[in-house]
Amino acid sequence: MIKNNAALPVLDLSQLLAGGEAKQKFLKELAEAARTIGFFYLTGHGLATRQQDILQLSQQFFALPEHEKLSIQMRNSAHFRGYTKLQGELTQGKPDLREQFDIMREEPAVDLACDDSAWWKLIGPNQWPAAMPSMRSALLEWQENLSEVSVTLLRAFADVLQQPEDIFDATIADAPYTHMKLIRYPGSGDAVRRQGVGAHKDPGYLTIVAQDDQSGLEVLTDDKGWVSAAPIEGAFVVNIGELLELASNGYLRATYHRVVSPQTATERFSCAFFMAAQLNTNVPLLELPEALREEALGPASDPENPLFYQVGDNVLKGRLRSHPDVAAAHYPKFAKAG
Ligand SMILES: O=C(O)CCC(=O)C(=O)O
Ligand SMILES: [Fe+2]
Repeated sequence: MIKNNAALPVLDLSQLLAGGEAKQKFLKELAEAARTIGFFYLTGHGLATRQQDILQLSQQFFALPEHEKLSIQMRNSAHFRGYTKLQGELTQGKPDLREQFDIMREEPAVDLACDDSAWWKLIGPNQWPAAMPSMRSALLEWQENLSEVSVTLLRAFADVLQQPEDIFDATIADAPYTHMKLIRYPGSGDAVRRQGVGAHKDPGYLTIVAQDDQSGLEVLTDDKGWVSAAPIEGAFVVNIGELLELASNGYLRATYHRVVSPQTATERFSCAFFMAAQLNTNVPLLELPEALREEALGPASDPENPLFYQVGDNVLKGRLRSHPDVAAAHYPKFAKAG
């Protein structure tokens, strides 16, 4: 049974696009959601049918024989693309009970000089399953669809912060960094509440999650502890990442969340899309009006720490931590140091 969860607000994107009073209402709700919980449902995006198709495609992918999936395992890829088997990824040092398939922007690998930063190696081609020839175009199109929604939201966040709407545009002008995961969470088969994915904040600008009709995603609130982001049919779940929290000096909040495995033989499918600034940029710390500064609930940013804003270094750091097998195979220098 699909039910609403009053703990998280529901925003209608078509109101933003309509302009006028409807847009102002949307921006007010967005400001409140982003400042307090950092999470909201998004309806009115016009992608509900495509979302169903993508989740079905995902079910087909995970139903492939193990050897097909392992033939495109992430360990083959210096660019962190491909399949990761159950418990292959770590969150806070502990294995997550989920299997997943990661893609990023489809690009040729970069020829690196020895003094280039290691994060350039993140750029490269995806791996695709030979058994599902339609998957490439479907997922790349979905990535494009969600990039457009994200850019629209990013401009709305600029509005909320009382900045020019294009304030973030320079940080995504070459193309934003995008990363997408198809995910399957199997039932844990016992009464223990297993770590589907451990508590974490997302590192980028923002995340859009498409989920099937199984609950499991939970959000840590100030007043009610962990609350369920139970599925609402057709709606995305959107959350703010650390880059936006940082740029807004804590006005927009990056919130801890986790996924608890289904307890029985049920499985849960989701697709998470992460957008960050392009890798070769620094994210600015914005000067907010006094009234907004006073209302901020998130942590204040440390302007003395410019390294923290360097997008490529931070993305690579996160990926190396989550995928030690890729680190060992392709980044020996970092694997040893870590
Ligand atoms: O599967 C989900 O619902 C969310 C996954 C998530 O939070 C993540 O991969 O960062
Ligand atoms: Fe997340």
